Amino acid sequence: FTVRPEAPTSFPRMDTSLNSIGLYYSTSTGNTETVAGYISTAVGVEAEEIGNVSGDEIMQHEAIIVGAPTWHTGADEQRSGTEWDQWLYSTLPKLDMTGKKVAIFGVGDQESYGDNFCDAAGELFDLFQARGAEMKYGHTSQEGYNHNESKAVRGDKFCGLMCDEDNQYDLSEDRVKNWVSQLKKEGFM
Ligand SMILES: Cc1cc2nc3c(=O)[nH]c(=O)nc-3n(C[C@H](O)[C@H](O)[C@H](O)COP(=O)(O)O)c2cc1C
Repeated sequence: FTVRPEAPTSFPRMDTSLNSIGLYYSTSTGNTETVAGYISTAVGVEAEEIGNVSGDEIMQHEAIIVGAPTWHTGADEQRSGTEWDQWLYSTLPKLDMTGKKVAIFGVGDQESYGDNFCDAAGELFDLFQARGAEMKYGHTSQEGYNHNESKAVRGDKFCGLMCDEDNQYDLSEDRVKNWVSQLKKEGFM
């Protein structure tokens, strides 16, 4: 057998395809962070708070997963009530997302806010699309949710993965696993 002269304390990431995926979220009370954590585990990349990253950092990735909660019920703009509100209107307009693959996730409360379930996810979708990103990845069925309306619906589907840590926290991890499998099948990663 061969002996390594010096065992490395940490291994460099060997799979370069993983390095090309970025995972960004924001949170107010931690729920979106929880879901981002499930995605992080399923994909094998670290989740980062959007408030801590520059536009340049994000642009290094070929595929980007972004997620937000909704706090500003019924708002047309700045629906998240988190760092996204700033980032989407000050940083994103300076970035050319042409050719970038972007997948969205949202976290909301379908029972208390059933007319505005995960509205901020729809705002992320529209604004990334407006910058030229490819937004066809990770759309999901509305089945299994109890909302009336959502600005995150495109056609008859959600424009990404929607999770509800207030009412369906026990479904989130499996929803994430299925969604990540879907993203792989769709060629997102
Ligand atoms: C004042 C208030 C307003 C909210 N508005 C909405 C809403 O419009 N749509 C929605 O889906 N959830 C709404 N929610 C629920 C939060 O989005 C939900 O609890 C989410 O998990 C919070 O995520 P966070 O912990 O990452 O901030 C609201 C919650 C509160 C307390």
